[in-house]
Amino acid sequence: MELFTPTLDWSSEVWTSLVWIAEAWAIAAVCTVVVLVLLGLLTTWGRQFWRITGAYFTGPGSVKVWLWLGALLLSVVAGVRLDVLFSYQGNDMLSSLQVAVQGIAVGNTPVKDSGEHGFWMSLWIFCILAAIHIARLLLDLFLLQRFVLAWRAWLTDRLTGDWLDGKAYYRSRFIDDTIDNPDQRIQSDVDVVTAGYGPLPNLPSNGGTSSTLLFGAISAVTSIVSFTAILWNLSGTLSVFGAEIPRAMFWIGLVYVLIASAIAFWIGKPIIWLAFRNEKFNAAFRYALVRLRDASEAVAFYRGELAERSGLRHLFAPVVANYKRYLNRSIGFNAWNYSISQSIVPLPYLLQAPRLFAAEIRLGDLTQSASAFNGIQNGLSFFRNAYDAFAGYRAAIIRLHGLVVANEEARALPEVTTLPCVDGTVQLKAVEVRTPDGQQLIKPLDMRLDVGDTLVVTGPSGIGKTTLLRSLAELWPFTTGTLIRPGGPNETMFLSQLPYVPLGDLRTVVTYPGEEGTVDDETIRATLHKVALPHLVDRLDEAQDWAKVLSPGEQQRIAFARILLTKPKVVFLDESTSALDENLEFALYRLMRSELPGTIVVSVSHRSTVEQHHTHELELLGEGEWRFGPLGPLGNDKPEPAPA
Ligand SMILES: Nc1ncnc2c1ncn2[C@@H]1O[C@H](COP(=O)(O)OP(=O)(O)OP(=O)(O)O)[C@@H](O)[C@H]1O
Repeated sequence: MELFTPTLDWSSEVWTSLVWIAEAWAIAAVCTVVVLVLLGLLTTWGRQFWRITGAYFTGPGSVKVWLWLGALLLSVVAGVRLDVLFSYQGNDMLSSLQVAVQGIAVGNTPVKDSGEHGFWMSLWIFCILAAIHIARLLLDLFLLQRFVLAWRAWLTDRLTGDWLDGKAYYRSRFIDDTIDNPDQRIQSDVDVVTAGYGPLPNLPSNGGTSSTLLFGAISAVTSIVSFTAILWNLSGTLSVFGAEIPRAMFWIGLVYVLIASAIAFWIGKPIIWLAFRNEKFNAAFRYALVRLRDASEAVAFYRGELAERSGLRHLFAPVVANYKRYLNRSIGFNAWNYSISQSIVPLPYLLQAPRLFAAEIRLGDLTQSASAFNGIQNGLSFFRNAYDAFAGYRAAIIRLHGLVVANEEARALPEVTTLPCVDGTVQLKAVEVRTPDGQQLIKPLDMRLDVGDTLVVTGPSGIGKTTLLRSLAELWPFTTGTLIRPGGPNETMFLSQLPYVPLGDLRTVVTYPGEEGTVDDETIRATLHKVALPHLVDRLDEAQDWAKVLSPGEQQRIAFARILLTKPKVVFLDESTSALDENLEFALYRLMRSELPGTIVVSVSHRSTVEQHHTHELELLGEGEWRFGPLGPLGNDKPEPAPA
């Protein structure tokens, strides 16, 4: 009867394992980079991924990114090595027990002692391995989370910048294939893509590297290779109907899992687009809820609850219908995966037990066969199980790519050619404006306004006044011609009918679009007094949803305060006094003229009372015709209303 001998020389295992980890890391690193480059070149989603975030891995600071990735890969490889060592430790523990029991049974003390000693040794080894395992898991989670966080911050910044660049956030409404919910793509899909777990947002509870798609795949491949070597050594020859199959357990396991995976891919294929549509329908529903919240007052005045409810039901119906199909397909997919995972459990025991009974292997060899088999089957089935998760992940990549493409197309749309002027004048040269369907709104228009000139644009509703302003602000793509105007930051201002009210305190609201802190509080307070908002001077620190607090008339007075604070050389006003009474309108125009006498003012208005503040008129006559000329002397041809 043989004495117990451990499966590994544990005394030199630290060095052996370190060498193994170093070699495996180098091989895994090279193979991973090669595979990723091939995926980036050969697959659509790989190209899309690279277009979205490739700069993070090549731009300035990418050395740190690669070092971080290298550290994560090291953690993955070390994890696999630990699994391998655990399998040997498990083998030693059970085989030593078997030897000890056999020694007791035949009264052979040296055999019994060798088994007993081996058992205690294996327990000590377990303690050491377990301590390293726990430390690795925690470090792994920390490193991964910090990596994902840094990447997400970078990608969010890049995509918000890309969306805002060249007014893509506005002009993308004019492209052929408009996209839905860019806001949700930036907030949610960036999270999903950088987390890399599948369709899930990033959370520490999702797990460490081995739960992610990339490192999970690397871990799976490394496990397969490592456990294959173990299984190969433990496999014996099997005789089936007279035919001898050498290394039978290895080959049977491999064929079984490959066939199971191929069938799973076939069943799971529709899950990719079902997951995509699930997110799309949910996003549309969410957007409708947000719009209802934003327009709550208008809806409430209309008593529009019934209409809103049926609209929301209408939007939620496809969520349910699609989800049913998604669920059915997922159940079929899971049914297959669970069946495969369960039915494979007894296979190694079935194949190895006869060899144990024939005393060809020990008990520990049997259990190590099972764990090695399990390691390989887990590794191979990773790809099968991750298919579903990958489908959701790919859908997020597709959505982000859609956003990047839409931004680019929006920037490529034509716009009026804008040149900076040297003398502070505004000149329009052959500016022609059309509707999206090609109808001419304004025939080529030539015009010049000198410093201090004021122009009112008039014409019936729907004639194209606002669209002319949109064209001059480089928002409207269906336009040609040249605009020459002061080109410095905020030297030319455009104000829409209802000014935009940003989130934040009142100070931020009044000084918009200037950056916070550029104007001192005293100046802001004095300006609020001038625009007839004295009741707001003590509320600068208050953070509110000011768009809902301030009346439209107050918001329009805030717009005039912004003009006084920004001191533009040219200002375009689109119905900017429509919510004010005539006295206030008169006072604000007078204030603007006296404070900024050199500023060129262009106003769009229906009100005849606005005309008195202007020196020139551009009248839009319909069918593209227009008339441009001077008005009477400022204020002389119209009666003055009483000051406010
Ligand atoms: N995004 C758009 N897509 C298609 N047509 C548009 C779009 N925006 C405006 N139009 C059309 O362009 C024409 C001019 O609209 P615009 O808003 O410039 O008129 P307006 O003179 O400012 O009207 P109002 O005095 O009522 O504000 C209208 O027929 C309008 O329907």
